[in-house]
Amino acid sequence: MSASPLALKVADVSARYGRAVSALDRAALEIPEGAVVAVLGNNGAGKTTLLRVMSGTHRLHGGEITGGQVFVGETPIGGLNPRKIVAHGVIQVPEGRRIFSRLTVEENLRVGGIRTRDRRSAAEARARVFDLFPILADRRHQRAGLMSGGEQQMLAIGRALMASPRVLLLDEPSLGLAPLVVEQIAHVITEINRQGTSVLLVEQNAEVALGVATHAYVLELGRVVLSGPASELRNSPAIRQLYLGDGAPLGDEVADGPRPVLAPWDFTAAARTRSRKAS
Ligand SMILES: Nc1ncnc2c1ncn2[C@@H]1O[C@H](COP(=O)(O)OP(=O)(O)OP(=O)(O)O)[C@@H](O)[C@H]1O
Repeated sequence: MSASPLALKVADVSARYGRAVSALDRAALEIPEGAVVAVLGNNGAGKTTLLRVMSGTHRLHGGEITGGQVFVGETPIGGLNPRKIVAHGVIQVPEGRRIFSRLTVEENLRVGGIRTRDRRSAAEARARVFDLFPILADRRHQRAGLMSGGEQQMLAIGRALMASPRVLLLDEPSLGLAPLVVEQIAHVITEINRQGTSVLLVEQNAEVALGVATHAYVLELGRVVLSGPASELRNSPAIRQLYLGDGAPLGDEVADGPRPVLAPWDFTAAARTRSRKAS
């Protein structure tokens, strides 16, 4: 067992849709407490499925976990229904920012905090959201569907934060947004993390993901083919090649099995270094 505290761990999870489609093949990933972990990969690599098995929503899409386990802290949550997983503090911002377009900004946030029984905690969570996204405070009475794509993404993240998550799962938050808005979202993810929430970020935009993340994983055909500190991956020729579009898939470079191009990162040692720096 790892000595560094983990917010969430995916331990050799395999998943499929129906009988024919294998989406994850013994995928393994760790989110240390307080980290921002990015998952990169091309279309169909299994990124969304990985998020779904963490949030328990895979079944809603016809998916099934066929092996392995997901842990929040030490607690196994693989296969629990999404409501129970939310109760463990794992909250997903779904792809495509599914906000309630007919409701106002304020009403959307209220829905996000619906499980927060204590009114003071709900008020604190709302103040935190308005602090992170002042535009949501300005537009609190506006119908959400009338806002821009970037504002809707902010609302989707804000709504998830209303549940005071231990782990926030973000699926392609930069998708379809203008560069300036992407920059704002990236800044906010860093700030959310600085305030104590662990984050898992699925992104096709490697530049954004590796700029925000502390650690990163690369998925290919449902397998982790590369992992390490984001700063190292950013400088890796393999990553540069892959995401500049002219390289061979990493799986071709890796003879058989998910052998990382970089040495696997020692999260435990890194956590020790961090806590030494902090003290
Ligand atoms: N609901 C579904 N039913 C059947 N097959 C699915 C379903 N969702 C995903 N798949 C398949 O599972 C595999 C992994 O898909 P997944 O969406 O997890 O990848 P991804 O990396 O998120 O890709 P993208 O960036 O295109 O969303 C693909 O082969 C995909 O076609």
